[in-house]
Amino acid sequence: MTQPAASAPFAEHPSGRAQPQPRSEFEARLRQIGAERYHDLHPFHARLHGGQCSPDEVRAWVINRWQYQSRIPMKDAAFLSRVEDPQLRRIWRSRIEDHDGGVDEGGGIRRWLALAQAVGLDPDYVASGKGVMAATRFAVDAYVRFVRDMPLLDAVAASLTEMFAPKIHAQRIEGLLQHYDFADDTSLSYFKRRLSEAPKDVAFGLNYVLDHADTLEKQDAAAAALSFKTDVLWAQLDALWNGYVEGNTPPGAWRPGEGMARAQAGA
Ligand SMILES: O=C(O)c1cc(C(=O)O)c2c(n1)C(=O)C(=O)c1cc(C(=O)O)[nH]c1-2
Repeated sequence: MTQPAASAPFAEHPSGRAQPQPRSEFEARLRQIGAERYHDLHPFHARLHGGQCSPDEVRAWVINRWQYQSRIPMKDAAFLSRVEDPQLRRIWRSRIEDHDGGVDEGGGIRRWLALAQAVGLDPDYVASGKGVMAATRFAVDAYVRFVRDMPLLDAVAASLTEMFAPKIHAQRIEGLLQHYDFADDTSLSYFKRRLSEAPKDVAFGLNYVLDHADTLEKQDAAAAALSFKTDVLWAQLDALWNGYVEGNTPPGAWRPGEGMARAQAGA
């Protein structure tokens, strides 16, 4: 007599329909995606955190990552625009508040621009998005569109790369402080703040996904969404490496010397 297979993803139910993975196994599957695919494994991060980046490579990273920072609250607004449940909206909107903040104190966006200033860039230039590489824009836009168009469960699952972010933020704070003169409490305030902001988002997002992915199909889709998001992050660093470490700077992208704060430009 054939017994149902023990391995959960393919376990057969008497109904003949494949059963979802148990909660803990599904969570382990999501975490494994991070272990294998998160951008902490990208060589650009080793270079940045290890102090091998030139000042212009750091600037290129700050300029291009601005695209991600600036689009995060927009993708969260796209998410909110699709949510009918006031309680879910109430919880999710804190993500926008974290990044935008109030008029006086600002939020993550303003803290990112403080980093831009610290590395010698004109914050207005960075905020204009002018020097961002096309590949970076394409990757980030793909994320915003994904969240706008795909099922809410997949959109939440895509945000779960944040489960892996605190580790890289802590590594970054330590590495930058050790290796670069511009690094101090003000310039790194973005990352310091994320250490306390992200855990609430992660706890909520993970529980939401574990609760709502109640079929194997939904679990597969959520895992695929998380993989897609790791691709979004990885592709940005590939573009950065090619453009500024290899020196194949694409047309229209920032060139060293452009967009500098006036004092540093020697004007
Ligand atoms: O520095 C990083 O490596 C990193 C990664 C990620 C991520 O994993 O998507 C986020 C952040 N930082 C971050 O600061 C942040 O606010 C954030 C929001 C989100 C999201 O998908 O909603 N990811 C991330």
